[in-house]
Amino acid sequence: MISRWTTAVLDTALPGGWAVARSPEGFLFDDNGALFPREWLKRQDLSILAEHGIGHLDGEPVYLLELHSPLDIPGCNWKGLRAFMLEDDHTLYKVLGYAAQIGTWAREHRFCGSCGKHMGQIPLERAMYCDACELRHYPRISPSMIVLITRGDEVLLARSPRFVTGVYSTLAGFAEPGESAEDCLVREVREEVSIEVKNIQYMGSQCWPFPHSMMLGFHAEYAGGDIVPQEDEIEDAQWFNVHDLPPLPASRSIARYLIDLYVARRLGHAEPVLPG
Ligand SMILES: NC(=O)c1ccc[n+]([C@@H]2O[C@H](COP(=O)([O-])OP(=O)(O)OC[C@H]3O[C@@H](n4cnc5c(N)ncnc54)[C@H](O)[C@@H]3O)[C@@H](O)[C@H]2O)c1
Ligand SMILES: [Mg+2]
Ligand SMILES: [Zn+2]
Repeated sequence: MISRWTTAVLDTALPGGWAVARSPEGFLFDDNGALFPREWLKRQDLSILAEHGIGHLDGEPVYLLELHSPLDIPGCNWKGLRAFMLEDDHTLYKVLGYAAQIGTWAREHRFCGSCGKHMGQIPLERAMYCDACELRHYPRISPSMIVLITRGDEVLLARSPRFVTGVYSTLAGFAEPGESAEDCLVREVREEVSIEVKNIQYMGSQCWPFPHSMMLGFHAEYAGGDIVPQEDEIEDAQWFNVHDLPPLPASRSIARYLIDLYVARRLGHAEPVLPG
C-alpha cells in the first residue's frame, strides 16, 4: 500500500502548499477538514510562534503554523487532537498527530536545557540547536508498555480515574531509565494490580501522540497473586470473561487492538488490524 502521508523536513522559506494551524485549543478546521491553503492561512491575523515544514500529503507539501493563541475565523473552529482521532479520517489524524508532536517539542525546546540560551532549528534536520554549547535536541518520544493480561477465557482490565465513565482498559506505563520494555511491564503490573505475569509476548507498537508516547504492546499470562489496585492510579481492576466485556477503549487505540486480538483468537474469529 502506498502511504498517502510521509514526514519530511521542508524549507519554510519556500511558498505554497497546505498548512495546519495549532493553538492551545487544538487544530483549526472547517467543512473541508484541517488542511488549508498555506498562503491563505498566513494572510489571516494569526499570532504565529513558529512554522515547521512537516511532510507531504499525496505529494503536496504540508506545514504547521504553531500559534500563541486561537483566532476566530468565520466558518472555522478549533478541535483537540483526541477528537480528530475519534471522529476523522485516519490519514488526517496521522498528519495532525505528527504536527502536534513537532509543535510541542519545538515549543518546549526554544531554550537550551544546558546553558539557557536561545535554540534554533537546524535547516533540513528535525533538531533544535544551541550555537553557544552545540547541544542538539531531537523530538522527544516516550517509550511506554501496554499489556493485556490473560487467564484462559478471562482478561484483566482496569479503570483509571481519568477514563470515560464505565470504560475499562489494559494496563500501561512509561519505561524508566535502565529498563527493557519487559522489565517495565513486570514492574508496572506489580505496581498497578500487584500480580505476577509470565509468557510475555510482543504484539506490536503504535505512536500515541498524547503528548509523545510510543506504545509497545504485549499479551502476558497470569502467573500468580490477587488483584490489589494501586491507590490513586487504579480506580478498579477485574477479570472479565471474553463473552462479557465492559465498555472498551476507542477502536483506534492499541489497547483496544490487544483486547480485540485476544478475543478473536480465543473465539476463532478473524484477527483485527493494528491501526498505525
Ligand atoms: N494507545 C493506547 O491504547 C493507550 C492506552 C493506555 C495508555 N496509553 C498511554 O500510555 C502512556 C503511559 O500510561 P500511564 O499514563 O498509565 O503511565 P504510568 O502508569 O507510568 O503513570 C503515569 C504517571 O507517569 C508519570 N509520567 C508522565 N509522563 C512521563 C514520561 N514521559 N516518562 C515517565 N513518567 C512519566 C507521571 O507521574 C504520570 O502521572 C500514556 O501516554 C498514556 O496516554 C495509551
Ligand atoms: Mg499506568
Ligand atoms: Zn546551550
